[in-house]
Amino acid sequence: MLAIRDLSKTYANGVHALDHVTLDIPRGMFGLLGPNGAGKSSLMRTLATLQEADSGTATLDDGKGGRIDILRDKDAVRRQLGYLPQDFGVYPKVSALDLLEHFAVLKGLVDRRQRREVVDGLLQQVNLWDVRKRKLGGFSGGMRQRFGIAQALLGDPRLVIVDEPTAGLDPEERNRFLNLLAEIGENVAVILSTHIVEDVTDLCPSMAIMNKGKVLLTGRPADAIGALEQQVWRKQVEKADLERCLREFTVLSTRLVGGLPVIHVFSAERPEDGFEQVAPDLEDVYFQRLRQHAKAA
Ligand SMILES: Nc1ncnc2c1ncn2[C@@H]1O[C@H](COP(=O)(O)OP(=O)(O)OP(=O)(O)O)[C@@H](O)[C@H]1O
Repeated sequence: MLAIRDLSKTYANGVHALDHVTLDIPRGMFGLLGPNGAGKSSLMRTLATLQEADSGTATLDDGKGGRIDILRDKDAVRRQLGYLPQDFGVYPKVSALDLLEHFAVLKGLVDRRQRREVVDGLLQQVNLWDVRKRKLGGFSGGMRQRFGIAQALLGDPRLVIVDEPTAGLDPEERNRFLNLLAEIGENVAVILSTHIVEDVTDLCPSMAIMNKGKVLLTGRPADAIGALEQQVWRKQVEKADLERCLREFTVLSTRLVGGLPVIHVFSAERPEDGFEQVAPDLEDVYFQRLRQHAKAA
């Protein structure tokens, strides 16, 4: 659906935000995972035609057997695109209904009846119908993000890009939001950029991990997890012993359980007595790739 080849971008301050990024993004939910500063937003903004790349290509299947050049044919991409930026702002004194209507006009829905139908349908889809006449300033974070999705879906996009949408949402709102995304992902390509690993585990049949502008891994989460099988070990350690473990082993993560650190270590063999093998999860994959990249760097 979306083919990205060797996309690079260096900002004026010398930061390589995108370093030969190559990705194939199919229909459905695609998770783009990476820590702060990985380059996720730079990639999202480039695909959303809001900033230029220095080199490389990105093309989108146009649904009619052809491909749209995202970097050159911006108007054509915008007709197929829905975008929810990281810092989506709303006019606080306007109702959800009025602002969505306004966005619909901007999107080119000029026929009044048709526009009303689309807007009403979207407000129902994102579960904001009952509060459509309330001012957006009084909306919770989750409601605001669902409104953000409604505006992204105007014009029936084939590519939907959402940039870190679940940051700051409470667990219930987050679930609700992710379920909504999953429904949308049944018909179109949805790129979900996030630093929350579970967002990807729970939802995305395919994904990529980025760090410092580079793609470290791409594929199916289940395959990436399978590749770590029998190589992740767990141990509860004394606080005083933690430093030694961090020095001697490839520690993927440290978590306090009942006040004591529990570490996950990546190793082909049992690192030492007291370690038990655990089934790897996507968080182990994520940290293993980041550690490996840091080591190589
Ligand atoms: N306009 C800009 N000018 C200079 N440097 C920038 C600019 N935008 C981003 N950067 C830098 O480029 C790198 C990648 O940033 P980007 O926002 O794409 O990462 P990210 O993965 O989305 O991180 P975050 O989760 O913090 O948004 C960072 O080092 C950032 O400081």
